[in-house]
Amino acid sequence: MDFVEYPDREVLLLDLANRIAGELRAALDTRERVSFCVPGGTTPGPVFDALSDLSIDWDRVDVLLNDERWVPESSERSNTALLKNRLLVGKAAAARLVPLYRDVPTPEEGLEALMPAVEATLPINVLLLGMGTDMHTASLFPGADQLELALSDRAPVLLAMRAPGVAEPRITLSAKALRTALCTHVLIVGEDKRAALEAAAGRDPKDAPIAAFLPEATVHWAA
Ligand SMILES: O=C(O)[C@H](O)[C@@H](O)[C@H](O)[C@H](O)COP(=O)(O)O
Repeated sequence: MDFVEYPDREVLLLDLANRIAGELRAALDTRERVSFCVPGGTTPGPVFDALSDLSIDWDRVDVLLNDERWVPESSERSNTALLKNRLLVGKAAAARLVPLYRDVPTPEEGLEALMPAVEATLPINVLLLGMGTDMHTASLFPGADQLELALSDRAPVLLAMRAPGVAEPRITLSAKALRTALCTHVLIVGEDKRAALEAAAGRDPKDAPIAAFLPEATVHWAA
């Protein structure tokens, strides 16, 4: 694991946005389309704002979420709405969004229709992950109903996921799909997340799911 500590969040977001832009541009030099897989939640918005202003051949970039809460875009908890409002604007409006949500009652009913387009984005060129203080990433929560399958070699690309204390059903890329990434970054801020990250390193991913990604990841942190 590579751990990068920044003097403040502003420096972090600008530096990380530039680094990701460099990786996307380098990938675009050698292939027609590239994929960029991103977290939802509250932390990545400022990185999305910075990235959306950078010059990249966005019309050749497929953007997809790590995971989605099974709520319509009108919900303030929709990660898709976050992407549309914060990343897929400005220069990045030209990127193609690969959806992780359909207007059907459950993720199980939406999975199959969503799967082929997600599969077509693999291997992921650039992966950005978030993390909760419970050490979950994407919707790979400790104690989640399908965590074992999602962490296994026989995992499908997408799974429905339910976990104790998690408000709504989720859909998530499996660890196997996420681990196809050629570049992996983890974005965390605050002392509590740093402590959780340090506690997760080297642990069994069943207890600390972020641990499945740390050996190949660069972690970006500011207080
Ligand atoms: O839909 C989600 O919730 C995310 O994709 C999730 O994995 C997120 O990255 C972490 O929960 C951290 O969330 P915060 O940035 O809000 O702390």
